[in-house]
Amino acid sequence: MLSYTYSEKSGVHVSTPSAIHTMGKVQSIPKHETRLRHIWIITGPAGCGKSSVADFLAKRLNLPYIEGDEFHPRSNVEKMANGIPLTDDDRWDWLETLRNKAVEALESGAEGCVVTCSCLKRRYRDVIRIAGREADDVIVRFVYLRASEELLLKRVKARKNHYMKDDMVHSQFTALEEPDESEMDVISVDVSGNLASVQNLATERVRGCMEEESQ
Ligand SMILES: Nc1ncnc2c1ncn2[C@@H]1O[C@H](COP(=O)(O)OP(=O)(O)O)[C@@H](O)[C@H]1O
Ligand SMILES: O=C(O)[C@H](O)[C@@H](O)[C@H](O)[C@H](O)COP(=O)(O)O
Repeated sequence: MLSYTYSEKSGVHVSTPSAIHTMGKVQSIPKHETRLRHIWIITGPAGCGKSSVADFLAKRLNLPYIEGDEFHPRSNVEKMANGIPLTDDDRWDWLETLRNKAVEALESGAEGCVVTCSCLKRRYRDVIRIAGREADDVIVRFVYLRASEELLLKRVKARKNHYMKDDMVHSQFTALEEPDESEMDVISVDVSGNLASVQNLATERVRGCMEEESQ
């Protein structure tokens, strides 16, 4: 079973497995022998730094990195490239694909993985959360990269070679449902600093969270 406690240090509610499922039976194991496998979902609107942070974090943690943008069907990419925001219906299959990719990474032996996915709405995050039901040692955590619309507009304008142009930023903020404190599995990171400081801050917060869980 998973139990939840609030941590002042990492700012998230942490879950600690007290048991694992083996062949349909629940077997209790000492906490210190548990190795948690994390699915770290790096979220936030276009331009918040998902790819830049995820790439850095995956290297630091030595985990595979799944770039969400690579799994959009061509129809979605064409819409976005033409400045047309995606609808819920455009997104469901994509979200499921990303969840499956993350689970497959763990099934093929990875100790965890890092995934980029804007996950703008709570119900999108809920689709991904289902991966945490795979096994008691699998934990889904969201890293929400928080920034103002104005700042992201500036960053997307300056970004080259991407189908998502600055005309899409406003619609991303219209769709955005910022995670609140009832979403206990979210680490919120302010991304107004320079890239290196944000990459380090996000990694620090993730490591802090892992440390809390191991206690
Ligand atoms: N903290 C930051 N400070 C300055 N520029 C940043 C920062 N984070 C990302 N960028 C730049 O902003 C653009 C968008 O970042 P990116 O990682 O592609 O965001 P996303 O994947 O969320 O759309 C890129 O050109 C990136 O180099
Ligand atoms: O790099 C970016 O600009 C974003 O990652 C971008 O590509 C987008 O956010 C989604 O992949 C589209 O899906 P949503 O409309 O659900 O954000």
